[in-house]
Amino acid sequence: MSTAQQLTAATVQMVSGDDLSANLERARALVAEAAEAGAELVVLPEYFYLMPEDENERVALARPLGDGPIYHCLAELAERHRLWLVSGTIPLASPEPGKMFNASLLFGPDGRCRARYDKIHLFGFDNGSERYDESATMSAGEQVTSGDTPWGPLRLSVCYDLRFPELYRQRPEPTLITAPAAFTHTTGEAHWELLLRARAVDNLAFVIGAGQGGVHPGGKRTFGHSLIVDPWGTVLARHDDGEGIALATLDLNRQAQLRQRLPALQHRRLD
Ligand SMILES: NC(=O)CC(=O)C(=O)O
Repeated sequence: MSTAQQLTAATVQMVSGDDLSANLERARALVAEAAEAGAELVVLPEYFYLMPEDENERVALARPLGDGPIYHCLAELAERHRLWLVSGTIPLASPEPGKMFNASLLFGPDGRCRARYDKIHLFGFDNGSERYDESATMSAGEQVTSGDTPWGPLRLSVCYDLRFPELYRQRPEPTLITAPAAFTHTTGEAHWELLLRARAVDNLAFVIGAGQGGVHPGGKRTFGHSLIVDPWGTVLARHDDGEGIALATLDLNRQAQLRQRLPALQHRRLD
C-alpha cells in the first residue's frame, strides 16, 4: 500500500446516555457531519453506544464479532460515507461468564472490519467517593494491534491504555494512534491532555483522542476535551465540552521530516 501524504481526520465527542437507539442515532449524525466536513478518518469515543448507570447493561449487548446492531451501524456508516472509522468501542462476547471484551474496531471505507483490538488495561480507581473497576465486567485483551491504512500503521488503543506507554512502542511503529476514551472528569482534568501529548511526542506520531464529555445517567461525569495532536505534541484541533466534532489536516510529510530531524525512535536502546 503506498502511503498517502495528507489526511483529514475527525474526532467525535459524545455524551452518551442509556438508550442504545438514541446513542446510535447521535453517532450517525455526528459521523455524517464529519464526513460532510471532509473527514477521511473518524474516531468515535469509548462506549459511544451506551453509558448506563449499571455497567452490566453493556455486557448484555455483547455479541460475537460481526453480529448485532452496534457492529452493523458502524459498518454501514463507514461504507455509506466511504471513510475509515474507528469504532470507539464495542462490546464483544467473552468466554468468561458475565464479562465482555471492550473492543476497538477499525473499519475500511468498504465497510469491512480491518482490525480488532480488545482493551488490554482495565481501569481501576477508588478515591473514596468515585469507584471504577472495569475488571468486574470485562475480560482483558492480550494482543497489541495495528491496522494498515493508506497513511501507515494505525495503533488501536482505548482510554486507560494511554497510561501504559509500552503498548505504543511495539512494532510496527505507528503513524497514527487512536484513543477512544471515557476519562473521568477527576482524572481527565489532571492527566488527559498530558497523556495524549506525551504519547504523540514519544512516538513522533499523530494521536487522536475521542472522549465522552458530560454528565451521564447515575451522575458519572466524563472529561471530554477530545484532541488531535501532531507528532511534535502540538494540539491541532480540540472539542472541550459536550457533544461535537473537531477536524484537522494531518501532514505526513511533516511527520517524516520530524522523525528525520529527531531520530529518537532509531536511538532506542531498550526494547
Ligand atoms: N476511564 C478510563 O478507562 C481511564 C481513566 O479515566 C483514567 O485513566 O484516568
